[in-house]
Amino acid sequence: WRNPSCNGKLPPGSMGFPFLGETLQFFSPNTSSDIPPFIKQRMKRYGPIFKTNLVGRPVVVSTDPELNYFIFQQEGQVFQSWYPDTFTEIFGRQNVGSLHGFMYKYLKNLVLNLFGPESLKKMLPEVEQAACTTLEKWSCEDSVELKEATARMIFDLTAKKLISYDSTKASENLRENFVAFIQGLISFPLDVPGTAYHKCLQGRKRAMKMLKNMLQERRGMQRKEQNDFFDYVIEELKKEGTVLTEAIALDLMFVLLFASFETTSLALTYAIKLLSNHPLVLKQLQEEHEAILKRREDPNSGITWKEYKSMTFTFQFINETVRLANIVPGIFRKTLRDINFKGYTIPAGWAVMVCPPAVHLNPAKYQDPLAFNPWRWEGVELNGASKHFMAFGGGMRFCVGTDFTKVQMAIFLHSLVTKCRWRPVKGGNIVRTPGLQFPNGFHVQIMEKDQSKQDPEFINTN
Ligand code: HEM
Repeated sequence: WRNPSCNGKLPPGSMGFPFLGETLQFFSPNTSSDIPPFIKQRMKRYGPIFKTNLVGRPVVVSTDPELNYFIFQQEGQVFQSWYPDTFTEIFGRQNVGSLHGFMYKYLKNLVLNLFGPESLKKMLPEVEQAACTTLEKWSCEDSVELKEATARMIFDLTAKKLISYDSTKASENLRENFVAFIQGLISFPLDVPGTAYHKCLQGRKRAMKMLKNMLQERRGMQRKEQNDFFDYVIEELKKEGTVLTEAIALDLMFVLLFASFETTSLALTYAIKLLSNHPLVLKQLQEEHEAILKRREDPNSGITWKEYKSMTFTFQFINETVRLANIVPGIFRKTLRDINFKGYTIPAGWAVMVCPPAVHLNPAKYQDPLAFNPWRWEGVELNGASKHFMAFGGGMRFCVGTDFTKVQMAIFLHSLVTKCRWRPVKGGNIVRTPGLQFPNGFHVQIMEKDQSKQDPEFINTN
């Protein structure tokens, strides 16, 4: 256990206890935004590349920029996407199987079609409408829990876009099944009634059943306009020699709905928390958005693509938010053959974990790394990934939802800072396990600007 076989020199590190490895230390909760203590201590003791054992698997953790780069560039050649076995169970075999090789490319193109610039351009009015309606609704309530409420807004929008699902008209709540699914996602994999893991699998099962029913219903319909994911899938399934199957399409649907609403709602909630504590950032953000409104010839028109593209400070703000949020604390791969790197050998079949928090909080690259400073992105390329920025991954598997997330965040922030004031009511503290969580939510009171002018407790500059 302690000395795994290797045709060379393994990186330094500890394999922990038999079976458990260092899994418990890795998942142990902490409340800071710094590099997770598990990683930080080992970096200090062993250097930037070290070995460990997580969820029953030998893993090499990389906090080394060159090794990270190598891992992202060699995707499919030397490394392959890999997530723990419980994830395979949970996300469906079709998904995991189909995320490699030929099928993978096909699916990626399909998703890029749905969330590429052309689709996003058309989506702007819908996203703005959703943000405005949501804010209006929130301003009638005494307090809104932002994590849950933004998740609802984003889920409804994504589900409408992907499968024309309308939560107000549906008999069963699709989102609730996803919530049960997420709550047990990182839990001990014991599938007996009552456990979080069991609820997670049940949530997935029910959501999949709903999606399957919807797809089947749709197959029997004649639709005038073909504009969502189901329309696309039905067309593809009709083609002769297609590689797509109904099972693959449904698994992919599930992953897209999951990936979109959990990540973006965390990012938005974290963004509003940061904004509440940084009045100068809020001021500049507000100035950028007020200026857009002032320049507009027709005051009744919505945000145009050109206006969206001009939101430079907003994009700096979003990058800085996701740098500090570290929503994805580890990116996993499996080695396909022995790899020699900087004098160490990583044996074939081992897992490697790239650790974005160690990259994003590296004091050699980010001055005062824990400070929230969107201006540090001035003049820096804001799209894509680099050796020092990988909140959305890197290389071939770079997140296909990045632009979709940015559209949703930027448009929501636009409506928030131009139309509303808000004040934190309670919660807002974070825990990392090691994924970001708001254990008590983040409750805020929101008011339309003119209603709250007299109240100095409300945040917003003018
Ligand atoms: C703040 C929001 C988001 C963050 C931080 C995020 C982060 C990431 C990261 C780090 C990866 C790379 C995983 C890897 O290399 O193994 C990834 C991949 C992916 N993301 Fe996102 N994501 C976000 C939003 C979204 C959204 C809105 C969607 C849905 C449209 C989405 C769909 C995907 C998919 C399908 C992949 C797999 C791509 C592939 O394997 O090529 N993500 N994301």
